Amino acid sequence: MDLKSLIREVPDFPKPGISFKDITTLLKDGAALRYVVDQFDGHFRAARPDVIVGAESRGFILGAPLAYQLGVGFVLVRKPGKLPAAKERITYDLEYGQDALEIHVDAIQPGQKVVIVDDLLATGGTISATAELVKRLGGVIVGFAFIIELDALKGRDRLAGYDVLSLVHYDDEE
Ligand SMILES: O=P(O)(O)OC[C@H]1O[C@H](OP(=O)(O)OP(=O)(O)O)[C@H](O)[C@@H]1O
Ligand SMILES: Nc1ncnc2[nH]cnc12
Repeated sequence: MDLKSLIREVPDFPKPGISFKDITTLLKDGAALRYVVDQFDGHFRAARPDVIVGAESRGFILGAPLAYQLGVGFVLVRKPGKLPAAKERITYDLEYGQDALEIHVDAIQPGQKVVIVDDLLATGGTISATAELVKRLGGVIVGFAFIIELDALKGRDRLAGYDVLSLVHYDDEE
């Protein structure tokens, strides 16, 4: 399936120089949404993950149906102040700004195998922060799944040694 043709590119959003990859145009296409989740499933099912972790907010949209399809649980990594119970926090850099992420301390049991899902890999700041939270809880990361990878930003270098699945690549980004 030609996923790239379903992703809308919005120039200069959210600030000048950023070419925003808008997946809402893909998500509203039922066959494409199913294809993405099936690709993630096909790639990671054999690793028998115990839990899927998704990063707020677009990681939730893809991680939850993957977890459902695999018959495992879903864990939310959220932006600050959203999770109600005892949590672990990390601060990280974005392509356009800085943010923090949190996870409930009881969300993952030590030794559980984890696949981490997000819509897009850019600098890798979000996903490596998510990975650090998972590791702090004792989770064992078996891989990462994205729809989109912005190759020029080299986020993959921050995930060296891991199984990283990206379905669509862009190589012309600043
Ligand atoms: O690899 P990075 O440079 O960290 O960038 C990738 C992250 O940026 C976007 O999320 P955003 O922070 O815009 O949040 P949202 O999903 O809530 O819109 C995207 O969904 C990834 O999570
Ligand atoms: N260029 C981009 N498009 C969409 N989401 C992003 N997150 C970080 N960079 C992005």
